Amino acid sequence: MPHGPYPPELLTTAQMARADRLTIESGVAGMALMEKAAAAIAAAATAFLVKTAGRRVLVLCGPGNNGGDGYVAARMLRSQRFKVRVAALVPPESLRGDAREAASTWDGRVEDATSCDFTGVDLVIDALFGTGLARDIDGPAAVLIERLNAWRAETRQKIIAVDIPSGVDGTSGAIRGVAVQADSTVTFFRLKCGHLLLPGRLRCGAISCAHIGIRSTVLQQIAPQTFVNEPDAWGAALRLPSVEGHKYARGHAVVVSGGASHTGAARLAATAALRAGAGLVTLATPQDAVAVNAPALTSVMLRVADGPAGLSALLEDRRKNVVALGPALGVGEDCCALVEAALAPSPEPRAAVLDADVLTSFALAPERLKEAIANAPGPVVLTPHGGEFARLFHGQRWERTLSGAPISKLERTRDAAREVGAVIVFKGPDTVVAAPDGRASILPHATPWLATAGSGDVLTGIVAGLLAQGMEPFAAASCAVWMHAAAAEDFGPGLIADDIINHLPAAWRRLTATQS
Ligand SMILES: NC(=O)C1=CN([C@@H]2O[C@H](COP(=O)(O)OP(=O)(O)OC[C@H]3O[C@@H](n4cnc5c(N)ncnc54)[C@H](OP(=O)(O)O)[C@@H]3O)[C@@H](O)[C@H]2O)[C@@H](O)CC1
Ligand SMILES: Nc1ncnc2c1ncn2[C@@H]1O[C@H](COP(=O)(O)OP(=O)(O)O)[C@@H](O)[C@H]1O
Ligand SMILES: [K+]
Repeated sequence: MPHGPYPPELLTTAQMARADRLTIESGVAGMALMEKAAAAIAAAATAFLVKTAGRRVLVLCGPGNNGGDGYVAARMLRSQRFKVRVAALVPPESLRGDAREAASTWDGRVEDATSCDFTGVDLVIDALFGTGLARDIDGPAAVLIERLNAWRAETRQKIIAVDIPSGVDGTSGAIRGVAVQADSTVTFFRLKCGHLLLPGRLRCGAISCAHIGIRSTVLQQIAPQTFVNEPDAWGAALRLPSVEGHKYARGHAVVVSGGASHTGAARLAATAALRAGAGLVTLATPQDAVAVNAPALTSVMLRVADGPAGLSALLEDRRKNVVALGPALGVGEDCCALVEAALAPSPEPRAAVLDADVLTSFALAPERLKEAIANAPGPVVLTPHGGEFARLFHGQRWERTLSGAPISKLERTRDAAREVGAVIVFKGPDTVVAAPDGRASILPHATPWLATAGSGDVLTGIVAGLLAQGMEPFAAASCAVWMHAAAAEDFGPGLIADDIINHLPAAWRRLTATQS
């Protein structure tokens, strides 16, 4: 199983502060952590300066421990004979704790950051605010960050952020007033959720994660529930065909087609379900669409199923263990009735994937959907994009908590999953998957070429195909999102939805390459 570029767990800023605290309580000096953090920053800066033959570094230091990292990194870089200037938001004498001690190791001049000059600087190290950012940045600090960003845009010089670009909220990825636009970010121990959620991710540049002496055993106490969506997070749940297996052992997915003039979306989903590994896939078609669907299918089977009664009859075959519906099904009561037939209690377990028009159809009756899910004979996965999510969970209007902290896409997805009792895939450039039990994953990277008609229908099919093989639903949904992105990456620019399906084997190859 390939390992992702980052450690699997994602932390909130509060969880990271706890990891620091637990480590310090266990006898590791805070200064020792800071020295290692600063060494990682200095190494990143040195690599950049050596590559570009740059010499002049400006370190911007804030009022907390993020600033402390900056002072120590400045000392380390100067000892390597780079020309280092330090400019601070507050005088070093006003610092407290480790930050004060760190500043005392810098015996050079400290300029006032609010009036510092960027002329001739080759590299800026942003050590203004890290995980202790507690409110929106305003006043002179905001003006400084705006000046810094303007300098970068004008000169194309680079900025390395210490831990997180100043102004990005580490928990939510929101921008608190203003934020530094970094070219690279060196974070410590584990990434924070805000490194991967938009807009924060776009401010980070290339992200790297340094070990600074915090042992991963602290995670046993912190028990993080959010993960980078990479195979490390769900690989163990993957089902691969077995030597003595047969197609029925790999599950039978049913995908419901729209009417005669709306059939393509369901066919995309059905074919994707097969490529994702379902042993059999049946497209359930209304009678009026048979003539359109039949000539367009080969390995996908076709059965007539008109309306809720037709679908119920088709699903009586207990081997059909997944049903997917929504793509181009049409919005309205007929769609709701089909969903209720698909989720009707059954003696055998059967999973469901609900997407697109299904989500819009229930927007005025979310309680009705919730009830159908509660009675369903198996796990349910919903795959809304931003518009569908907003329509279905319109009760969730709040963007900030009462204390002013931003509520992230991650928390909104998690709340919605709990509320509706289903796994939710909230799609977009930073797709979040959340389960009703609180587990969540965030996709670290996906090509924007995925924003193309039918791409979501393919994702629905991949989820169905993985569920058909018996994969645990949170793992199946996360894995589907990863495979979808991996296939798109393999194809590259110019992608259309059909290409994602054709490149799923490349995603499988990546998953199975290192398996013995
Ligand atoms: N030993 C450790 O723990 C280790 C920590 N490490 C490093 O420490 C960083 C976390 O340090 P931190 O907790 O001191 O927070 P930090 O981000 O420096 O900011 C807090 C300061 O900013 C202020 N402030 C906040 N918001 C503001 C605003 N909007 N506008 C203006 N001011 C604002 C806030 O003021 P206050 O809210 O108290 O008034 C306080 O003075 C972490 O990112 C990592 O780099 C590593 O070295 C590893 C070991
Ligand atoms: N800018 C983007 N970067 C990466 N992935 C994206 C971006 N925009 C959309 N996607 C992905 O593309 C797919 C689009 O799904 P959806 O909006 O349902 O499209 P459609 O309805 O046309 O099938 C989702 O998987 C989503 O996560
Ligand atoms: K910073």
